[in-house]
Amino acid sequence: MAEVLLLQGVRKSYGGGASPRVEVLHGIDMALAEGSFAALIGPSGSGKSTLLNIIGLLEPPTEGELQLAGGATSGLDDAARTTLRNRYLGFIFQFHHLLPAFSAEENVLMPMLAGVGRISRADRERARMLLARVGLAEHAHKRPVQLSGGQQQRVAIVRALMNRPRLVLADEPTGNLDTQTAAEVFALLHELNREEGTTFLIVTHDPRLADTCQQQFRLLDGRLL
Ligand SMILES: Nc1ncnc2c1ncn2[C@@H]1O[C@H](COP(=O)(O)OP(=O)(O)OP(=O)(O)O)[C@@H](O)[C@H]1O
Repeated sequence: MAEVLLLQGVRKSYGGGASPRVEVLHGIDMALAEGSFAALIGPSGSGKSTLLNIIGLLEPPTEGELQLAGGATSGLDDAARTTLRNRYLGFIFQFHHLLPAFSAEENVLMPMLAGVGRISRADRERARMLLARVGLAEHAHKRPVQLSGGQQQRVAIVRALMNRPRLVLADEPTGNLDTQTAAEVFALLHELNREEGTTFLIVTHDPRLADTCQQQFRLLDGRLL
């Protein structure tokens, strides 16, 4: 199967000059096949967020190569990285960052408005289809404050899936939810993975949720075990 993500010898250091240089990632090799559902686990400070930021093209590696959907990403300027990010990637965070003044449906459509500058009929239909798919058809007009934590996170999941990303990066997507709601949201991610063929890479501290993933990447002190 084709790889949606390939990392070869990825290193990341911070500091240098006056401050001491700290190497956070020490040569990461990693491949993710299209359609896979993978967990990224490891203790606090092991480098999970740093690795996710590099894969998300939010910051460049200090050394090494990262390929996204078969294309190399080293040497690209910020504009080219943003284009790739918008085309291929979706993001889900622990805190959903929904805009409080807008409805669930408007929040889901906001990236389209910000990106292309207009909302097409197809976008609106996809938003409604996905909101219905995650059980929120009756809640599409509500503002975030009128929704439960689990419902808010489901809105954020729909927002991440709107542009049919090849790879969704999720940083502790259930970290802010109670155990039962977390399991439900995680099960929903599994279903969307199967139905939409979207590849997921999910940072989680919950070993039971990680155990439901086909693949586990385990980081320790900036190295994959
Ligand atoms: N901008 C930065 N400058 C200097 N050091 C940094 C920077 N970003 C991260 N680090 C260091 O890199 C290490 C890994 O941090 P990172 O946030 O990636 O870990 P993590 O595994 O995501 O931790 P957690 O589970 O607590 O979120 C930490 O020691 C952190 O202090």
